[in-house]
Amino acid sequence: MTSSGAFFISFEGIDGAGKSSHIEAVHEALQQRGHRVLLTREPGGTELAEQLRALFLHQSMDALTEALLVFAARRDHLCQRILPALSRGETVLCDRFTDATFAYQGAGRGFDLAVLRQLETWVQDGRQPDLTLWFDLPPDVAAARRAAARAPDRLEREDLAFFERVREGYAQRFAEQPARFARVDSAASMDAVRAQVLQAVADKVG
Ligand SMILES: Nc1ncnc2c1ncn2[C@@H]1O[C@H](COP(=O)(O)OP(=O)(O)O)[C@@H](O)[C@H]1O
Ligand SMILES: Cc1cn([C@H]2C[C@H](O)[C@@H](COP(=O)(O)OP(=O)(O)O)O2)c(=O)[nH]c1=O
Repeated sequence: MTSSGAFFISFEGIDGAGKSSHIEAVHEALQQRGHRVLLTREPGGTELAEQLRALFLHQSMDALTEALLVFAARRDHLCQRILPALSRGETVLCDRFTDATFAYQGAGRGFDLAVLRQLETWVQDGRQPDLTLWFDLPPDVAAARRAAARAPDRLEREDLAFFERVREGYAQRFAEQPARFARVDSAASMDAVRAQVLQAVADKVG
């Protein structure tokens, strides 16, 4: 938490885990409790970072290029939007942050975690979310939900083995920094997931 009482909350999980379905409920709950809220996403959140997102989602590239692009987008997003919002006392809800890079580029692509840690240090200068909601569910369930909902983008066309590794990457980050994370059993019903999410936010934000 910042000195002004604002919170930085990230939403994570494999594609189709249910982040987008629940971020709005958190937004509304916090607004009802009087918080001013910035709702944003990664890669993205600024004009430059949204342009990098479009390249990232639609062009083929190697894992180092992926990592450099998402960290470049993150740097702009942090400097231009997230840190200023937190210093104004706003609570920031961010659909994905650096755990996604460790899960997708690190565990999914097999890219060097030591390099990612170095980039994380340079780009974030120690800044981490106060709370990370990890929407966890088996990749086959997520794939079925995605298939029913939308056409896949470049990452979503990866196979189940890729998403198993990504899920394992999230589990690894959870094990390393348990105090920051709340694991949500995303295989449950919509209502049950929403209840878990709102409880985890209330536990942290009060
Ligand atoms: N708990 C749930 N039970 C059943 N379907 C769900 C649940 N959560 C999300 N879905 C559905 O799964 C699909 C993917 O959810 P979404 O929120 O877009 O995931 P993400 O943003 O994590 O990729 C959507 O069609 C959504 O309605
Ligand atoms: C932030 C981030 C996202 N990603 C990937 C995960 C997703 O497949 C994709 C975009 O995330 P997301 O916004 O969740 O996609 P959607 O709009 O389809 O719900 O980018 C990375 O590979 N590394 C990262 O660091």
